[in-house]
Amino acid sequence: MSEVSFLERMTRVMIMFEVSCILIYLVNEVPSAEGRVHNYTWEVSYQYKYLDCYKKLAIAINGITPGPAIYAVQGDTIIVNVVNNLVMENVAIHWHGIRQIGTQWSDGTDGVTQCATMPGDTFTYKFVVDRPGTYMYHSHYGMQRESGLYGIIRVFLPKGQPEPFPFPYHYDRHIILSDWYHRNPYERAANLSSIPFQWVGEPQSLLINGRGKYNCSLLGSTADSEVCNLKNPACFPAVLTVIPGKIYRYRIASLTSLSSFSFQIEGHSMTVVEADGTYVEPFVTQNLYIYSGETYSVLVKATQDPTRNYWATVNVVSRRPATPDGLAIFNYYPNHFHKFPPTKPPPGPLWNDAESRINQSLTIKALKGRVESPPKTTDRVIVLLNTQNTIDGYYRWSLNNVSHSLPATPYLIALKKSISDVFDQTPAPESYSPDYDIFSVAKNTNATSSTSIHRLVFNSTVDIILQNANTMTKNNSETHPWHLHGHDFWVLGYGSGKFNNETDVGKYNLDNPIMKNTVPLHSYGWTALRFRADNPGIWLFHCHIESHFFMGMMVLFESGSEMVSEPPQANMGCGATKRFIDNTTPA
Ligand SMILES: O=C1O[C@H]([C@@H](O)CO)C(O)=C1O
Repeated sequence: MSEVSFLERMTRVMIMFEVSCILIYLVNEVPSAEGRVHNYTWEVSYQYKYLDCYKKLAIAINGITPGPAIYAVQGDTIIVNVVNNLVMENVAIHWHGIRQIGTQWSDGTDGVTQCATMPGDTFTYKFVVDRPGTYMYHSHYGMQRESGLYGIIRVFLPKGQPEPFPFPYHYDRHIILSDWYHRNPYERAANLSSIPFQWVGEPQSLLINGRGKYNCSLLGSTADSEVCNLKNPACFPAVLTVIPGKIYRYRIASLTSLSSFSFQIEGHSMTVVEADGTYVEPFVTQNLYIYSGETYSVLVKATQDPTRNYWATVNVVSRRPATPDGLAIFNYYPNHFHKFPPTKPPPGPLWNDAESRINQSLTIKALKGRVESPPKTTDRVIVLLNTQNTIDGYYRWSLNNVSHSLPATPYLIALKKSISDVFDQTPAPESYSPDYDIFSVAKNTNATSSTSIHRLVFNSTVDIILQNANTMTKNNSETHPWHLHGHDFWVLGYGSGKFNNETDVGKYNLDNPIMKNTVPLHSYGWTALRFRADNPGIWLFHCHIESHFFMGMMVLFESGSEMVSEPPQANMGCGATKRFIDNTTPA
């Protein structure tokens, strides 16, 4: 077969694919006065996948990992019927970045807003995508996200409304970044919660749009080619095809379990225009630092030498890498998309170049005139010291020496049904001892475990100071991406060392801070946030590194939960909620 006829065939396949996508899109949509209603049924099951050439059970939605992208217009309603076909495991899906105003029961957080859905059951999520931008969804049950249960949500502006970008773009595409482990999550969770503690380690592969390449020879010469085979087309690198001269918007989402990344496209600069659904004062960069739980949109001009292809790469930053860089092919049409670029993939920045990462964090500002400014003062300041410690010999992460765990009865149901004995009613601590030395190896022998929460006055303004510190390892302080459910916050500032109330508050950016839902806390540093507690309910605020969340790195903010509607029966069935299930009527 000649290359031309192969290309023609592929073009036809791509056109057929696009036509069938449009048909699926139309079949799933019902127009309504408020916007379209998108109604999906997602069968969630385990399937063998070869995402990085290595055969591994992954969670698929309707057969695919990562799951299907959700495309919607601002104001549309999304309905997802999640059918749990995992056979032996519950499931819950969180719609990350969607504030769930009025639909708090659809936040999808096991232990907070719902009892996770049991095998064989179906749970229906329903919410409105009220703002344009780039969001994501992923499992919020145990350490299930890392099995591949995730995808992207793309919300477009209504027709005729242009994006306030420095220049228009021709095509809108997305890139899902993730990391991939070969051990299953049961083993990894057991290792984290055992004595002796066994850390999950660095991932085996980095994935771009669900594709990576594991070096199968590491398995030894006798390894079965059915288990790992580099020739398997399922693990051919992801291809980003561009037409010479055109401008592309790439919506980039990081769904890693652990890794912080630098993303770049060889020879092409990127203009950053959106972060977590908020418009950014545009800036140009060669590489984008992106932390787990963050999304960005960048504009890329396909104006380099069109006779060749280029590399798009991700490499691990902020932890000493032990994983090869992730590679995709940035393919200039009509070059063959399987043609490797003639160059070596660019190495990316040094993993420990902290200064360059902090500088990029500081560069991300809100687009003037398009983003609400923060209140100039706050009603309350909560300082959260992030430390690693042991409790009864178990490794944990704590905030102000309290490591949090989720109760068997989801908080929101407990609050609505006034069941006070299922979680700790003592308020969670809001500060730490001023003598604490953030640079010395953490001892924290007085740490405790708790299910306590922070109760906030509804509509009040709250500042959070995230304070980093040394772990239990000498000269080590880790980066933590913190994610808030149900709200966006203004990022007022970042700094190194210990936050100083006297000198640092005066340096806050109250003029054009970016609004985000996920933000990095850099090593040995602090990050200051402000948000308005204006969304009734109880909301998680946690480290988006899945193992750290599992090890207690979370707090909960409650405000106005009395305004939330009564719990639907579908959200109940676990812990003390069982007594409220009405067996006489179908759920
Ligand atoms: O929580 C963690 O534990 C390990 C290490 O600190 C102890 O093994 C690590 O790298 C983490 O991020």
